[in-house]
Amino acid sequence: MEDDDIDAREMQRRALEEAFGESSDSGGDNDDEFESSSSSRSSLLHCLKQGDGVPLSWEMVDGVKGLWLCRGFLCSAQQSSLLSAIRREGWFDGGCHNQAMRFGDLPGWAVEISGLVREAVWFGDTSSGEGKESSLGNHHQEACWPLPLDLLWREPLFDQLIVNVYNPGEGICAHVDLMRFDDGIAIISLESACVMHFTRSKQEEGNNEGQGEEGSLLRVPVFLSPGSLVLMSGEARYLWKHEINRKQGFQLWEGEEIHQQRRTSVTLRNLCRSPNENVKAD
Ligand SMILES: O=C(O)CCC(=O)C(=O)O
Ligand SMILES: [Fe+2]
Repeated sequence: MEDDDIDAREMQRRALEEAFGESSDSGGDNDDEFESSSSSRSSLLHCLKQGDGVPLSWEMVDGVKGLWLCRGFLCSAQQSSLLSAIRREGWFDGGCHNQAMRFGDLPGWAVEISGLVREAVWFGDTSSGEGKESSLGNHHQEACWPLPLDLLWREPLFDQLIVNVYNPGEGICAHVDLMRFDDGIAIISLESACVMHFTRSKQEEGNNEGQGEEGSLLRVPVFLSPGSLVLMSGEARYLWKHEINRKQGFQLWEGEEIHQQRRTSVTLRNLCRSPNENVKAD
């Protein structure tokens, strides 16, 4: 029990350090707007926490265990700042690419976003999720964290990045992310809103989970507004496919077709460690 208290304090210390930086790294010799100095870090964080005068809140997506949505993850100033940081990378100059991937050391802005994800999970409010109070009780029950704590405190939290740029009509077909990636995947949406659909990937014998009344596959729609963050872990990551179909007629929300514009997404994942990686060589 005492060890748990120490772990919790250590986690909090690391979260605070992550959020506000250590005093020793306040020099800021990088000219990237998204990560340039401790003061711009603070203003981004200030915006994150105070943007709309309310703390970040999480919704547990009904029916898909392990799927969480934080609608107001980035305020509009942060979204613009993130889009500028992506644009400055030059990955999409010339218009012939619509996807960029990075492994290992991520750009500073992606490291900063990872820190914000961690902070949002640690400090965010999970008590407002529809219908969850009765089933899960208080915030500090393990099932109530938007990301299991062992994943939240792995180092690094993420070491793989994909930026996707979708023109109107373009989306991504139903898939489960490759098994080479560990549990705990984050998706940040920018620009156009869209609906992402989740469908159960495998129907286990005798298990009706993920099926509708007539045994048809359940499709769970999730509205991704610009600045929102989705976290997938456990069942949501391994047992459900996700898909964005932006063909005419498929992007319906509350009975209306979403007006499509360009959409950019940032997906953060962690590569599985190979079994020998941590074995010390003699
Ligand atoms: O663009 C998105 O929102 C999702 C991207 C995705 O699922 C992937 O790259 O695996
Ligand atoms: Fe995916």
